[in-house]
Amino acid sequence: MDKAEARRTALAARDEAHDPERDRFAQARLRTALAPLAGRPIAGFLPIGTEIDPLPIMAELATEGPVGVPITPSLGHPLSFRAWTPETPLIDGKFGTRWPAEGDEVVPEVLIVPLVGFDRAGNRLGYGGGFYDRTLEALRAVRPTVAVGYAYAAQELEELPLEPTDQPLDAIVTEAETLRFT
Ligand SMILES: Nc1nc2c(c(=O)[nH]1)N(C=O)[C@@H](CNc1ccc(C(=O)N[C@@H](CCC(=O)O)C(=O)O)cc1)CN2
Ligand SMILES: Nc1ncnc2c1ncn2[C@@H]1O[C@H](COP(=O)(O)OP(=O)(O)OP(=O)(O)O)[C@@H](O)[C@H]1O
Repeated sequence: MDKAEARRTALAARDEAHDPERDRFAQARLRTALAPLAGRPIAGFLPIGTEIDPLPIMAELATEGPVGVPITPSLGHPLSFRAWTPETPLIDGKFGTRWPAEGDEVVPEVLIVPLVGFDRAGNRLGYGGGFYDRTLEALRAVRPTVAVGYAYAAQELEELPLEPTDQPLDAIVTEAETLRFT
C-alpha cells in the first residue's frame, strides 16, 4: 500500500468508527495514560471531521497546567501551539482547523497527536503535511518529549509505508487499548 491508499483506507475506517460512546471510552484511557504527566505543558488538538475527541480530557488537564493547540504554519515548517481552555475564543485556521484568536505560546513536553492511521509498532500516518514529524523532531532535539497518538482502534493498519523522517509515537491510546513503546 502506498501512503495515499493507506490514508484512504484508514479515513474510511475512522468515519465508520466515529461515535460519542467510543469517544468516552477512549477519553477514560487517555486520562489514565496522561495522569502521571499532569501539570507538564501539553499539546492537544481540536478535532476536525470524524477525528476522535480529546476535548473533555484537555479541559481537565487545563486546570492542572498549560494546554496548547496547534497553529498550522506554511508547508515545510513545524507547528506552534497556543494556550487553550474551554473558554478560549477560536477562529478558522488552515485545512479546516480552528485555533485560538490570541494567546501565549505553549512549548509542550507531552503531545496528544492526531493521526489518520497507526500500526502496532507505534508508527503514525497523518494527513501528509509532515507537520507532526517536523514538530516532534524539533522538540526532541531540545528535551525528552512524549508523543501519545490518539485514535479509534479501527484506524490500525497492518503495515504502514514508512519514511526516514517519520517520528515514532511513545504510546497510542484508543477506546480499546493503550499501547506503549517506551
Ligand atoms: N485536529 C487536527 N488538527 C491538526 C492536525 C490534525 O491532523 N488534526 N494537523 C496534523 O498535521 C495539523 C494540520 N494539518 C492538516 C493537514 C491537512 C488536513 C487535511 O487534509 N484536511 C482535509 C479534511 C480533513 C477531514 O475532514 O477529516 C481537507 O482539508 O480536505 C488537515 C490538517 C495541525 N492541526
Ligand atoms: N523533519 C523533516 N524534515 C524534512 N522533511 C520532512 C520532515 N518530516 C517530514 N518531512 C517531509 O514531509 C513529507 C510528509 O510527511 P508525512 O507523509 O509523514 O506526513 P504526515 O505525518 O502524514 O502528516 P502530518 O504530520 O502533517 O499529519 C514527507 O514526505 C517528508 O519528506
